[in-house]
Amino acid sequence: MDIIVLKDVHKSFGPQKVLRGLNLNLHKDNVNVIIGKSGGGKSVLLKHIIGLLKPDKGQVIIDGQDIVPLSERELATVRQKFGMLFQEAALFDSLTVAENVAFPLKEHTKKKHKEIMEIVEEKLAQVGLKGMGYKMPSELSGGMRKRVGLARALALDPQIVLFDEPTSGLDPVMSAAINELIVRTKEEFGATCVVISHDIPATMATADFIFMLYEGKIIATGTPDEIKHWDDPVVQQFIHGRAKGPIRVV
Ligand SMILES: Nc1ncnc2c1ncn2[C@@H]1O[C@H](COP(=O)(O)OP(=O)(O)OP(=O)(O)O)[C@@H](O)[C@H]1O
Repeated sequence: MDIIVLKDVHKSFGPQKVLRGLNLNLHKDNVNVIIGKSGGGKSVLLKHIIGLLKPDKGQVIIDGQDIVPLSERELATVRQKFGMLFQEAALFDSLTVAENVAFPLKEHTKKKHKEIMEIVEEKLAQVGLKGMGYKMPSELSGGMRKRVGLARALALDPQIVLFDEPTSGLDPVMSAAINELIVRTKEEFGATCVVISHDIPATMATADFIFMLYEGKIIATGTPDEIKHWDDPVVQQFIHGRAKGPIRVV
């Protein structure tokens, strides 16, 4: 079943047409990776999926429900299906690691402090940060901060976890660890993962399905193997990182 479906989505900012009749079907319980050039509209697409932006035209169907007509209050309920790991982990620097992970539980549940702290410990252990709850974010490495971000994203046991460029700025070993975490998020937590990535080797290693965004549309959809052999010079140029080809470098 497709948990996220976008139908003929159009979005412009002034004269700039960012999404131009985009169709996308993301598969439940899989790692779905969206690739595409910088400034191509991947973040804009992600914002449509969580209802932070509304399309000029088209449907955004989450778990069977078109979220485009929903009010802010109704959207807040839909957003509880999502966990989100932002690019820079977006931790609250004045709160401890444990308080960061506890934050969504305090905001969105009526659970007691003791129960919240048990969940926090469990989530931290699951991302390899057992006993680190007392630390401040500034005391952590970039990879550890991402893992705290992931523990926070998983705190409410979301059905869907969104990862916005999860390995940007990390060394290769830390990137590999984060990629493993994405696969574990699917396998152990049973979540559907939606990943935005520039990292082609990581995408090939972790994705069940890859979607390539180009000029406001999804121009290729397939397994890593299918995308590797996709018969389109745009896709081939992108996945091989060639400077020359049909993709214009602006
Ligand atoms: N709120 C907004 N108002 C005006 N223009 C916007 C807005 N949000 C995004 N854009 C424009 O839409 C285009 C696509 O931006 P977006 O951030 O989605 O690209 P991206 O594919 O995520 O890029 P990157 O990989 O570099 O993060 C950009 O030209 C950006 O300037």
